[in-house]
Amino acid sequence: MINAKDIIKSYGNGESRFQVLKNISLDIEDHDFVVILGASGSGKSTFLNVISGLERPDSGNVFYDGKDITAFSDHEATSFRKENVGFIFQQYYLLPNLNVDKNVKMGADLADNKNYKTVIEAVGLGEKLHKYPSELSGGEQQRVSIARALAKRPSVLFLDEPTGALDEQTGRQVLDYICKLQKEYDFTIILVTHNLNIAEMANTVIKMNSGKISEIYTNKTKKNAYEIGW
Ligand SMILES: Nc1ncnc2c1ncn2[C@@H]1O[C@H](COP(=O)(O)OP(=O)(O)OP(=O)(O)O)[C@@H](O)[C@H]1O
Repeated sequence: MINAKDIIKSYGNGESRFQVLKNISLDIEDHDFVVILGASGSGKSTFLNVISGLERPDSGNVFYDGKDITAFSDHEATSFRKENVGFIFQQYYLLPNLNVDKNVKMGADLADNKNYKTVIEAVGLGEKLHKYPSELSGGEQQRVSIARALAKRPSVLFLDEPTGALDEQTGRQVLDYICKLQKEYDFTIILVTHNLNIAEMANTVIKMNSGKISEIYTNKTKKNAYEIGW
């Protein structure tokens, strides 16, 4: 379980100091599918970075199963991220000079997972092990980055606008993979987007507005990636 408590985060100094997260508290259950929705600039990415341990809050704490990750040293925070969480961004951040197999192996090596090829199969790229990123479509590249993130078997997968650079058909396919992979590998999903349609796939929807949580609700019925609007 993740508990964020009284999170405050600002950027800038002096007169230009700007409070992006204004005292946010939130609990996230293990294995949940959470979508964080909000307009551009509402603080979604900053909140994701804080609860994933990428950035420190000015004050407040983030607990994973009771362990306060905001109290970690930089070294401890890096190890924590390596061992427990995976990240997917709008950009794929693949290494251009490594093929699919080697890109995913990089993630697998963080957890000493020798069995990482099954994840490549699971994202439908078993036939493309020896292709380089430049030889793949955008959707295929994003699926490689998903396989890389999952190869170390994280308990939480953080996604920041994962379909932002993809067309409709490819975006739906990537979301479909993410849902199927969650069933298979049982991680928690925390996905940030400004796309209201994607929220219909979530179990829990968190709405952010100007650095605060304005609403939290649970979807009674969840749609799949091919049922949502786009
Ligand atoms: N590293 C930073 N330095 C200074 N200001 C920042 C930094 N990161 C974010 N901000 C500011 O904090 C505010 C919230 O940014 P954030 O990226 O969290 O919003 P968002 O809701 O994810 O927006 P978007 O959907 O456009 O990505 C914005 O006004 C942004 O300019």
